[in-house]
Amino acid sequence: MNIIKVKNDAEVGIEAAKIIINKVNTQHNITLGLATGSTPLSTYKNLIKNYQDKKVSFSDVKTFNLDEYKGLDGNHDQSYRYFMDHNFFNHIDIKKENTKVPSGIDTLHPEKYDELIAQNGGIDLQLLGIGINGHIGFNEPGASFDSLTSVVDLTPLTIEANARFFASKNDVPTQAVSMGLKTIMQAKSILLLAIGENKAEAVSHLVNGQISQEWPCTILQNHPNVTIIIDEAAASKLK
Ligand SMILES: N[C@@H]1[C@@H](O)[C@H](O)[C@@H](COP(=O)(O)O)O[C@@H]1O
Repeated sequence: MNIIKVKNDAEVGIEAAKIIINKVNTQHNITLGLATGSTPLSTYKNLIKNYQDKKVSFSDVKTFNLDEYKGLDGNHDQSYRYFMDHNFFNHIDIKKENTKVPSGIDTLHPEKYDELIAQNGGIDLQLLGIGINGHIGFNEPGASFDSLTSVVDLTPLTIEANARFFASKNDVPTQAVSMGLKTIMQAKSILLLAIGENKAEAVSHLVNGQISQEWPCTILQNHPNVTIIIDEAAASKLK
């Protein structure tokens, strides 16, 4: 695991954008796996700035997002489709039809998302955040390492952590559609970002912990090409 330690959120965004831009500029028709949450916001900001400065184009890039809340359609301002459109896609030259987010409404056959990813040749670079309980995507503690895209239950801790984006805790969906851990592990390379002290415990499990379903992030220790970019606070519990 390649660990890049930087000072703060702003520097995480700069370093992550550099890696993504380098990949997009060297690999034609690249497929990116993308993430939501507050963590990748500084990365998307930097990618938009570099696009505006003509340092990168996304015109032949395809993207697959990790997850979506069950029950929210793309017009809901807390849906991950809305998040991606407003924080990234609407500001770059990507073709909207090349951006995929699992449907939170049509959830009968979530495994079709894996088929779609495979038909596109797989994900070249998967961007990830991390939950305070070590979840990646919405794969909560106990999730099977063999899971593909499916409908998953959110833990009370995750609902609590994400309530800050909703009017009230009761408005947070209790389920989501998420790429599985196996789906994520099939990506050719992985770039995980973590910012802030509340991620320090999860980061220490990710890097030094025993591989176990209790900390879903630990599965990444088995992946041959993982880079993590963390700020000082998120790195504070590393040995
Ligand atoms: N499903 C998302 C994850 O993909 C994200 O990595 C995580 C952390 O979010 P944040 O970056 O806001 O801390 O929580 C959410 O629940």
